[in-house]
Amino acid sequence: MKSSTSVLSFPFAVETATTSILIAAFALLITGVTPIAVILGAAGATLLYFASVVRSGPPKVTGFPIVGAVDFFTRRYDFLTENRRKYGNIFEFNLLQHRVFALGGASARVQYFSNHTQLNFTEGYKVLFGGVPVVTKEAVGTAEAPANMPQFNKRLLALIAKKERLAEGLPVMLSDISKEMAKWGREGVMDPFVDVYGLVFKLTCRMLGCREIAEDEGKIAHLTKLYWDMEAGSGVLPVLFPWFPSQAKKRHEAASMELFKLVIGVIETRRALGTKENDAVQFLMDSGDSNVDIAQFVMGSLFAGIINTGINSAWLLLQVAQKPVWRERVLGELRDLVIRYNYNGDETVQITSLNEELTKLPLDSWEDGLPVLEKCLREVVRMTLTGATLRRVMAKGFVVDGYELPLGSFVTYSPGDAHFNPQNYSRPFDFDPERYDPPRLEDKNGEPFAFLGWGAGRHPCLGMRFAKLEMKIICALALANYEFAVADANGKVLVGAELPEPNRNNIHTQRPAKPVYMRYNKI
Ligand code: HEM
Repeated sequence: MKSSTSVLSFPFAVETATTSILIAAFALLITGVTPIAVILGAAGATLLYFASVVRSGPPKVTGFPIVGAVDFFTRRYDFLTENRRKYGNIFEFNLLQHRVFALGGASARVQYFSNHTQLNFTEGYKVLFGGVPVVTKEAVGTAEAPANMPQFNKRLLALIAKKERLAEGLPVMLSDISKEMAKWGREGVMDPFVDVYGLVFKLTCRMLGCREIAEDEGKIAHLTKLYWDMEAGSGVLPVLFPWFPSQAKKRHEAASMELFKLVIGVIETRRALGTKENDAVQFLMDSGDSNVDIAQFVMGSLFAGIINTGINSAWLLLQVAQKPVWRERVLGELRDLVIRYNYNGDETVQITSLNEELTKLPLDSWEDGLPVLEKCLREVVRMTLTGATLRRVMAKGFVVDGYELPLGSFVTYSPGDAHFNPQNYSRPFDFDPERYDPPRLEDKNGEPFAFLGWGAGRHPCLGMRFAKLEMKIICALALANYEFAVADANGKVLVGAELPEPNRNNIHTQRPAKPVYMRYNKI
């Protein structure tokens, strides 16, 4: 085993000893058998021994002095793929004092996602992610500890992963989206990466926040602005220099604090007036959580829930709405579903408002009755989830490719390594939902863990059920109401225009590399 902590491993030891003997023999040859030869031989062996101890470790990418490989923040996808191509399944880089190991390949991937004894999920993201809401104890003026991770996950599961809760929330989610889309009017131009995000904010706030914000346009707009201010704090400066009072850090902290106060305000008012609502905040209040814990939960879940769902919902609509084949298939599937569930399969029924009919469908039909939309969704997630997942080595013994990774170091694996590998997915950069159909089954027939869209191993996405429902509702209601065409900013339709590639280097949101607009007309 080789070791990045400079421990001489068995094969190396043998190799070193053999070379040392050779050097000693050579010295004997040129000097004759004298005490000098013995000293020279021993010195050669010692030198070689230490040289090999120090040199072991995977290839290392040198970055800037002191700060290290800032490319990990500024051009993450390119940085990881270029160096993976150059160095193979493992390479090392530095971010300030932190050692980071980037992994690639099937076997390292399996180890990474299956290892829970040495690798820690929370620690990885805590230090190298940034952007998560920050509320300091001093600012809050309380000694209460923020909600810990297992508690956060437990609450999240209770709120958005259980069938009863989602079924209860479904009518209001459908009604929210119908109302929001009605505001789009009969025709117009939209930027899906703004307008569709708006819908996701609304749904997330509805299911993981509180009624008072979800139903107040001004408050939702305010929350959206605060959210993007918080997100701006996940750049290279705030993550690498958390103590440095950069503009991004100040914006991040001010936004976190304001958001915190917004939620605390709602809770305090409810407690003072004794009013009750049927929403996430009420659920947490009734569960006995403190005001601080509730506010932390809401902020954390907004952060976990919005970025990915927003970006994937926008891409899903773009991909499906402007490709006639997929648009027709999805619309056909939606009509069939309505006839099956709302009219007992009576094919003679004339549907006058698909939007109206969709709002009556039960949860089961959304979850199990839309295989075409489901595979489009899976394809979009595969294509957008290409950034980096993170872990931290918290115990000895994590060995990859023959190297034991040092305690406290970070490990990163980019799902793009599996998602864009042509051994798993043919023409991996094409939008091709049929790749998931038999006999191709490309997500199952290739390497292990070839699809990582919802995570793998012990840390699967806890919001998957809710996120899929949101994406399907948004796409279905949009298609039921409008026809779309790719356009320029003025609404001029760009006939035959290809969709731009996503900017894969953005750490969180894979928006298109150049702006893309959609012209829409009411059906
Ligand atoms: C399209 C939308 C989404 C995608 C593609 C997505 C993807 C993922 C992935 C790949 C992971 C695993 C990360 C890793 O292994 O390092 C993950 C974890 C997680 N996701 Fe999602 N996610 C989405 C939406 C959501 C939503 C809506 C929520 C909740 C509001 C959520 C909450 C979480 C949480 C809490 C974890 C960490 C689980 C743990 O601690 O073990 N996600 N997600």
